[in-house]
Amino acid sequence: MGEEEEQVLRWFNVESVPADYRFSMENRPGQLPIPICETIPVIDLQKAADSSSTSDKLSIIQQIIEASQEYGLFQVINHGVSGNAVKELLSLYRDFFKMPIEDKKCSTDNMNIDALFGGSQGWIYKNSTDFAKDGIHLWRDSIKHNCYPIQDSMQRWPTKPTRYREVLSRYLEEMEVLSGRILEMINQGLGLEEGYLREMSQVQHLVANYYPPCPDPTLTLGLLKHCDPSLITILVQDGNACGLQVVNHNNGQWMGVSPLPNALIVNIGNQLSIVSNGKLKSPEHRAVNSKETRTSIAIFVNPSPNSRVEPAKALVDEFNPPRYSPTLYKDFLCSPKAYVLPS
Ligand SMILES: O=C(O)CCC(=O)C(=O)O
Ligand SMILES: [Fe+2]
Repeated sequence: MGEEEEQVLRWFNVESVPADYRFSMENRPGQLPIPICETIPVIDLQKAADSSSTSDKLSIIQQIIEASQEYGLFQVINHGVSGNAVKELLSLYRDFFKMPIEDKKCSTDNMNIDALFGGSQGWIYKNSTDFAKDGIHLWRDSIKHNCYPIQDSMQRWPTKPTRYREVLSRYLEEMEVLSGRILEMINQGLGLEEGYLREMSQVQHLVANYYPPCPDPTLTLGLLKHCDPSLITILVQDGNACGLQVVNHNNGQWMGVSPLPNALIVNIGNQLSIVSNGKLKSPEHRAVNSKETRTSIAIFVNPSPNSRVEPAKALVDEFNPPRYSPTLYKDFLCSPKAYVLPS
C-alpha cells in the first residue's frame, strides 16, 4: 500500500475531532497556545565538562539543583550527545510510526509491565484506540519497552524499520553517559555519598510518543497530567510544535516548555523526589496536540526493580523526618502512586 493510501485510512485523518477524543471542559486544554515559560533554565553542560574549572562545575550543579527545586525540569544544551545520533533516532521513529499497524504491534500477546523489566515480553505498542479515560481517547500512538541492559534487551526490540536496534542502541549508549553525568551532579548538589544515585539508577526504559496533526488541539490531549515514575527522564522532541506543558506549582497554571532545537529536556521523576525527601520536585506535566505532527522520545532512568526506594539517610534527621515510606520500585511502578505527585 502506498503511503498516501495508508494515510487516508489512519485514525487521525479526519476533518474534525471525533466525540470520543474530546475531553471534558475541565480536562481539555481550551485556550491554546498557552504562554511558553521563558524562565525554565537552559543549562549549558559544556561548562561542566572535565577540563572546566571547579567553580564552573559548581555553578552548573547549583543551576541544576535550583531548576529541580523550582520547576523539576530544565533543558540542557552542549550535552555531549552526538547530533547525528539524535537525528538518526528522530528519523527512525518518524519511519516507525508511519508503518502499518501490523508491523508496529508486537506479536507476543499479553504484554504487561514485565516488558519494562526485561521479562520475556517484547514491546508495548499502543494505538490511540487503546487509550480511554472516561471513554475519551488520547490523540497519540506510542511504543514502550525495556532498554536495559542494552545488549540483552535489544533482542526483544522491534526489527522494523531494519535499523531500529542499531540506531536506538547507539542513542542509548549516549544516554547512559549523559544520565550518569547529570545524576552525578545532582548527587553532589544534594550532598549524597559518592555514587549513591549512580548505583541505584542503571535501568532505562523508553517511551516514544507520536502525536499526529490534530484538527482542533484545544479539545484533545496527547498525554494526561502525570508525573514520571523514574529518577530522571531525558526527553528529545521532533518538530517545532510546543507540546509539553508543566504545572507551575506556585499557582497551578499550565506553562509551555519551549521546543528548543538541539536541546534535551531533563525531568525529575517521582523516585528522585522521594530520594531527595521532597527537596527536588517531580513536575506534573502533560502533552497537548497541535496542527503539526510532533514526536517525543523519553528515556526513563529508573531504579532496578528490586531496589528499595526511600529518602536518602543523608537528607533525613530529626528536623527533616522522612516524608515517604520505603517501597520496592517494582511495587511502586504497579501501584496507583506511580504517576501522581508523591505523598
Ligand atoms: O511528549 C512529551 O513532551 C511528554 C512525554 C511524557 O511526558 C512521557 O512520555 O512521560
Ligand atoms: Fe512524562
